[in-house]
Parts: sequence; structure tokens; C-alpha cells
Amino acid sequence: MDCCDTPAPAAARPDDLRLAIVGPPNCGKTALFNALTGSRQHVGNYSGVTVERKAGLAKLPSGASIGVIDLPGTHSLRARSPDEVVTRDVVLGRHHNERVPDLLLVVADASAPRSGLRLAMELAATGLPMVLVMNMIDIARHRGIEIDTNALSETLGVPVVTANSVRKGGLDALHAELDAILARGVPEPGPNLWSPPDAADLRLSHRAADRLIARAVTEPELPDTLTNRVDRVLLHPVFGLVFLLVLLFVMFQAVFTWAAPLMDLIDAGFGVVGGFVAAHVPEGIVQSFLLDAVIAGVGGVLVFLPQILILFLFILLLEDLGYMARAAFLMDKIMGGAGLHGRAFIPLLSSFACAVPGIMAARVIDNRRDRLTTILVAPLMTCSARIPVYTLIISAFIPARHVLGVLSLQGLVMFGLYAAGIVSALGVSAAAKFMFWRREPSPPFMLDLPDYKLPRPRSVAIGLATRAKAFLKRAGTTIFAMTVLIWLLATFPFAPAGATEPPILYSFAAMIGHLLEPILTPIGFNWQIAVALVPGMAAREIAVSGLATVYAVGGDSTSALGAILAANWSLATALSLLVWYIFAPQCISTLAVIRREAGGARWMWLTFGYMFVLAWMGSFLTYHLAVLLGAG
Ligand SMILES: Nc1nc2c(ncn2[C@@H]2O[C@H](COP(=O)(O)OP(=O)(O)OP(=O)(O)O)[C@@H](O)[C@H]2O)c(=O)[nH]1
Ligand SMILES: [Mg+2]
Repeated sequence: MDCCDTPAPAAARPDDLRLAIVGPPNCGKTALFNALTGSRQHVGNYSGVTVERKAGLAKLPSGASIGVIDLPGTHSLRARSPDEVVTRDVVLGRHHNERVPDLLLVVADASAPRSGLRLAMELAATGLPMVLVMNMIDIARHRGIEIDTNALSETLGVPVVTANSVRKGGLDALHAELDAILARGVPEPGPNLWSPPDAADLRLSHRAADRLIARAVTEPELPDTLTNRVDRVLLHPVFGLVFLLVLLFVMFQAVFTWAAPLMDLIDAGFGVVGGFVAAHVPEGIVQSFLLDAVIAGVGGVLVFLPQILILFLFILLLEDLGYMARAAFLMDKIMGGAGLHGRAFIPLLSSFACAVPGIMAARVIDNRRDRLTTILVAPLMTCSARIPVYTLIISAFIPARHVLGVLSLQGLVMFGLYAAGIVSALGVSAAAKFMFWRREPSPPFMLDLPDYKLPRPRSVAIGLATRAKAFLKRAGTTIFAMTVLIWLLATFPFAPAGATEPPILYSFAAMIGHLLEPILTPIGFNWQIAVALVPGMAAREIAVSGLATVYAVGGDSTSALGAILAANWSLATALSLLVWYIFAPQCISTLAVIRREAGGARWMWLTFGYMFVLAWMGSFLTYHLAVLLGAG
């Protein structure tokens, strides 16, 4: 029966029901949420993937729909970090605009059920009705772990089902249970007796969990040791670090070399469209708009899609494999030396995609000082929006030859730019620790090392598609809008009658460019760069589309942008711009998210200020050093 066919009594009005998914980190809550609701939220094999509340609608086999909320993972309601506070507040009904959930879906990792069962026992005190889901049952079975769901259900007094959230049909038991609950009517909540547990309560609850496990879970004599065997190499203090370095290195080589054929293809595609427009649209303002703003500008950015996707392919595979937490473990010493918390690794790693989710991921750090340091340095990590800028300049100025026979020099320079971002992040955090927090010792941190899992092609494909969509959307909105603005500035006003100079020199763009020259000439930038930099605050890629448009309007539309730059700039200018892009506080969304997450405009201005100073000084030194060495 469809729920919407007949007006139903209160208990059977599932549309109003709210179900909250709660569980320890990395037990598959988001995978379960996606499977229930058909959403495509990001999952990854490490703790702290989800840092905010997400809502969706689950359709049950009976046709009923119920509201489902996915929450950040937590080991206890005694929330410490901001992400855990979200979970606590939703469960206890303290979240603004949200009432207490009607039913908790408590998720435990069946292959390592301890923390999930402990949390389930703690949650029982809230009085909320719940269902316990023993997720990842496939992994548990594979390892020979047996779960007695009847014993669990008897002891806890709640329905217990097993689930595999990443296989079709893996939620059948849960679906049936939810429909049965709806048919019976969701029980009224009991009184909320939860209070923050103290150390003695925690000890007791751990013992209770042990007793429950002894009764309901049978572990095999010989635990699975593949993860341990692999970790003996990958977590080795020397081999492990060497492996990590080689991996990163291969990644950047791949970004450069694998992408080339695809990029050429897209470039050729735009070439054909450009030829068509040039042949069929009469010369004039419309043709200039299509050729200079749309094709040269936005098209010039779209060409970089393959590179961005290759970088994400690596990141998604490593995430799903469970390697990221290992990398965090390996980097802990180095990061700790620079005053960064071990938990900062994942936020900093996410910042390779974009600083915005990276800064949000810092919510997993419970200590405010360490969270602020992480937020402060996250924008120094090389976000994917820098890829087009880096690639453009590298391809134009660094010869495509090999070093030592196999290493591409261009890939090497790219690696160097990423390394420069990382090293400067370590340096800035060490400086911040020295200046602001010298006396406070760093608290220790516990890292969950997940078991390795084979990456699932479907989830990697979904991840890639999401990234591609986001990039194309940016290109179609922000980047397009700003490129059109630059085109307008470069086109109007027209040159006066009888003008002898190229028309663009009479445009607003040239006027603005010349206005900024006093700040930018000392670092080797010309007025064309200046024009692209200001709208580039909206998105870094606009430097590419902006330069393409300015040069195209200026009459340089016949050859590729790289060739135009190579002909117009000195190597010193190119290097200076690369260094500028390592440090420049360049995108407004990042600054806005810093303000929100750090809780004040002062942190935003501090980030803007230090990054601007670093960018200007770095570019100044680079430019003058390069000129001294004869590259001017
Ligand atoms: N084999 C198997 N893998 C699963 C299952 N459920 C989730 N996974 C994988 O486990 C990893 C963690 O899943 P997530 O859904 O991100 O876990 P989470 O509980 O939301 O994690 P946080 O948001 O960090 O708390 C991912 O790599 C998933 O693909 C399952 O039932 N079986
Ligand atoms: Mg999650």
C-alpha cells in the first residue's frame, strides 16, 4: 500500500518521522544513509569524513518514506569536537530548528563492534527508540566473526539487524524491520536519563560492552592479519615514509603525463568550435564575445578537467583503500614538530581538493588552538583550482623533457609547487605556535587505523562524477561570470577615432591594470596579469580564463594561451606568478569559511594578511633572483 493513498493515523504517518543515524566514526553510516536515501554523500575509509548533519528521504519497500539524518561519527555523546557536538545536539534535541529524532539507527561495525555496542548502550539512556544495525557484515563474515543478533537484541532490548551498506540488497533486513516498526507504530520515547558520563561510568560501560561481546560475538582463533602484515611495511618509520613520498611523486607525474592526450583532445574540440564561430559569426562584438570570453576564456579552463580528475582518482582510491589514516600516522611526527595536531592531516589533505571542505573537516579537532592553526594553514595546501594556473605556466615555460631518463621535468616542477605549499604550511604553523601558543603543550591524539578495503569502482566513479560536476558548474557560473566581466572591461570603452595604439590600451582593463602597477611591477607582473588577479578573488582559475580573454581581445587569439604567454613574459615573471599562486589569499569562499569556522573576522583578516605578505615577498624575491640569474 502506498503511504500517500489513504490518510493515515499519526503512528503510520511516516513522512513526519525522523530517523537519525548514529555510530562511531568510519562504521559506514554515510554509506548506509546513501543506500537508504539514494543520496551521494561522500564516504571514505577513515574517521571524520562526515562533519555536518545531512538530511534525506528513505523510501521503504512498503512505499512509505521517512526522513533520515546522517550524522558525524562519535564514540560517545560526551561530545568534544565540533562535529561530535552536532551529533549530540541532534540526538538530544538541542539542535536549532530540529526536534528530537523519533528513532535512532545505531550503526556498529560488525567486524569491530566494540565501540558501536558501547555507544548503543549509552544511547539507551536517552530513552529514544532505536534499531541496532550491525553493518559491514560482509567483512565480519569474511573474517569468520559470528554475530548472534538474537543475543544482542535480548540484552539490549532493541531490534538488531545485520547490513551490508555497499551491496545491492544489503539493507533488506533493515528495510523489513523499519516497515515492521511503522506497521506497529513507532514506540513513544521513554524519559531521557542521559547525563555526561564520568571516568567511572566510562570504565563501567567498557566492561558492559566486553560482557556483551563475550555473549554475542564469536571471533575466530586466528584474527585476520593481512592488514597487520601490510602495515608492517607501510607504517615502517623509514620504508613507510619512502613509500608515501614515491606515491605522491607518482601522483603528480601522472597528473601531468596521463592527462596530456585528453587535454589535447578537449583543446582540439574547442579549436573546431572556435573555427566554426570565426567562419560563421560576422566579425564584431558578438564574435569577440564568443571567441575571446567563452571559448578562449572558459574553454581555456575546461581543458584542465582531465588533470583535476586524475588527481581525484588517486585521492579517492587511497581514501577507499584506507591508506589516508596511515599517511596521517606517518606524518604525525613531522607535523607535531611543526606544531600541528595529528588530526590536522585529514583536513589538510582534503584541502588539496579545495580549502573549503578542508577547513570544515578541521571540526574533528577538539582543541580550539589546534583547530585554529589547521584552519590558518589549510589554504596553503595546493587546491585543485591552482592546477590550471600551474599547468598553464609550467607548460609554457618549463621544457617538456625528461630528467634521469624517466622523470618529466614538468611533473617535477609541479611536485615542487605542491611541496612548497606543504613546507610553508608547516613553517607557518610552527611560527603560529611560537607566537601565540608557545606555552601550551599539545594534547595526545588517538588515531583509528581502519582495515584496508578494496576500493569499490562504483563509489570511486560517483566521487569522480561529483567532482567533475562541481568543476563544470564553477566553470559555467563563477568563472564564466568573471570572465565576461573581464571581457567587458577589456572591450569597453572603444578606442577613440584615429587612435594609434591597440584598442585594448584604451579599455577599463588597461586603466585598472595601470592603477595596480605600482604594487605589482616590483614583483614582475604586467597590467594584463593585474587585470586577471582582482576578479580572480572569486576563483583561482579565473587567472587563466582572464589572461586568455585579455590577450585574445588584445589581438592574440590565433595561438594557444601558453604560446602567447611564452612570447610576452620573461621566465622571471612566470616564476614569480607561480610563487604568487602558492601563497596568494585568492578566493573569497575560503576567506568566508575561515570567518565562519574560526568564529570571527579577525582570523579571516589574519589569514588574508599573512598570505598576502608571503605571496608578495615570495614573488618579489623570486622575480629579482631570476632576473639576477639572467631570466629577466
Ligand atoms: N565492505 C563494506 N564496506 C563498507 C560497508 N559500509 C561502509 N563501507 C565502507 O566503509 C568506509 C566508511 O564508510 P562511511 O560511510 O564513510 O563511514 P562513516 O561512518 O560515515 O564515517 P564518518 O563519517 O567518518 O564517521 C567506506 O570506505 C565505505 O565504502 C559495508 O557494509 N561493507
Ligand atoms: Mg560519514
